[in-house]
Amino acid sequence: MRLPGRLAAAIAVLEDIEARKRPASEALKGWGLNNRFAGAGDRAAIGNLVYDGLRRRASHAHAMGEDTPRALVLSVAVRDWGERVSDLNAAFAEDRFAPAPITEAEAARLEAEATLADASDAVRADVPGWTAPGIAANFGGDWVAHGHAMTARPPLDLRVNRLKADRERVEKSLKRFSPAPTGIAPDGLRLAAGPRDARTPNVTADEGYQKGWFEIQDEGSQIVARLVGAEPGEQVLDLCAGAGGKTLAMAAMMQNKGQIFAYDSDRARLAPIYDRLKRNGVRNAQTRSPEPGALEDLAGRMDRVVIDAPCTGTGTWRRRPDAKWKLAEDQLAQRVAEQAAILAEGRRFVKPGGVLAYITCSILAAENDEQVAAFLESNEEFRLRDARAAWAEAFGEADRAVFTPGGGIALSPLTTDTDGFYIALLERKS
Ligand SMILES: C[S@@+](CC[C@H](N)C(=O)[O-])C[C@H]1O[C@@H](n2cnc3c(N)ncnc32)[C@H](O)[C@@H]1O
Repeated sequence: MRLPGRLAAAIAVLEDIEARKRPASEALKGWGLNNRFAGAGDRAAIGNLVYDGLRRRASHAHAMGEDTPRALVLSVAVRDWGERVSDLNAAFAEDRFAPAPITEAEAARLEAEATLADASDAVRADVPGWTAPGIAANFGGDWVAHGHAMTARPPLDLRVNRLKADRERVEKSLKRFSPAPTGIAPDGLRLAAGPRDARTPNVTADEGYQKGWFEIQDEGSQIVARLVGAEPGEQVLDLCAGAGGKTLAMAAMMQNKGQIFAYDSDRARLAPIYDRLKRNGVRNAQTRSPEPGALEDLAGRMDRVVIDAPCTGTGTWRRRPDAKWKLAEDQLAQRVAEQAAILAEGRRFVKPGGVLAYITCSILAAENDEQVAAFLESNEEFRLRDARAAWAEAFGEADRAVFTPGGGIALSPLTTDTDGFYIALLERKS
């Protein structure tokens, strides 16, 4: 397929996402199944057009004066991919799979210097209007820049598994992808996102992955796992362990000493953890399935309880930009209620002097500082641990994170060059 056909396909996929309210990944998969002539390169290019468009949907729509799949894809081709309107129209004329020719009105919009001077803050940040106050409360004055940074293509980050390998060995194994050390997390390696139709490398096919030398994990997730501060020999409960991303990272930091109890209320989400623990060579983690009383023996005994809470996922909008425009206020309210309930459940496992680490991949204050403030208000036996001190202890003085007014740490593509994350450390006094 040539570019015109790929643009037409991206428009069709965006129309499908809208019409059937499907996730982008599903619509792209569906398109691939119905168009088996398309190769892997075509599918990657179409995916990139769709995701690039969704990442900056509001600002593209503002520049084009309309929020349609066609306007979005043409705007991406010209503004983000550097195509010229005259070249596109010439190519369209020679390709029977091309979209309809670019009209004069469209050309005028595409060639005008894009200006967001008259746009709202939410459009400049490329976020849904209703989320703006929550993002502003999370990041403070330069929240628009944080939102905007969330529109870039994300890199692929890996965590070197110290239980089995070192950075050098993994770098060598993945040399063909040119990995570079991440900026903050000491065990991170990064494969930068490519431009235009670049494909994401399939690192899971690498021998090193099969042998457990590394895991795929965003640097932000690695950073918060390290900020939990789990040390060799400690007793740790990972109460929302899911597929085990934090459990695996903490097991390596604990050098396989002590004990991690990995629990999740959803059996299916926990299922991949068994293979991952094995592949990673983890010997200090045991899973607890969601049975009544499954955690009773742990009450009041844990040095650390990690709550990597279910959340809106707003911090991962770079990776799932379709979710950005689908998120609704009632979903946020539901997540906030779930988080409060899990915090109330998790506190009883912390021993006096122990720490409850509350983590989200959200950039909304309601799920972060506000949630923590509500918890502290009704749980006087807990107090905040100094976030700056925790950061300095984990990563030295280079303080690139945002320290939130409520005592937490917020990560963002703008400051830490990671997905958006939040962590607050709550210490049990007595
Ligand atoms: C953000 S995900 C966890 C990701 C995981 N920690 C990782 O690093 O890969 C949140 C998890 O919380 C789980 N969850 C939701 N409600 C829960 C509850 N009441 N108790 C325990 N786990 C819960 C969900 O099933 C989901 O797997």
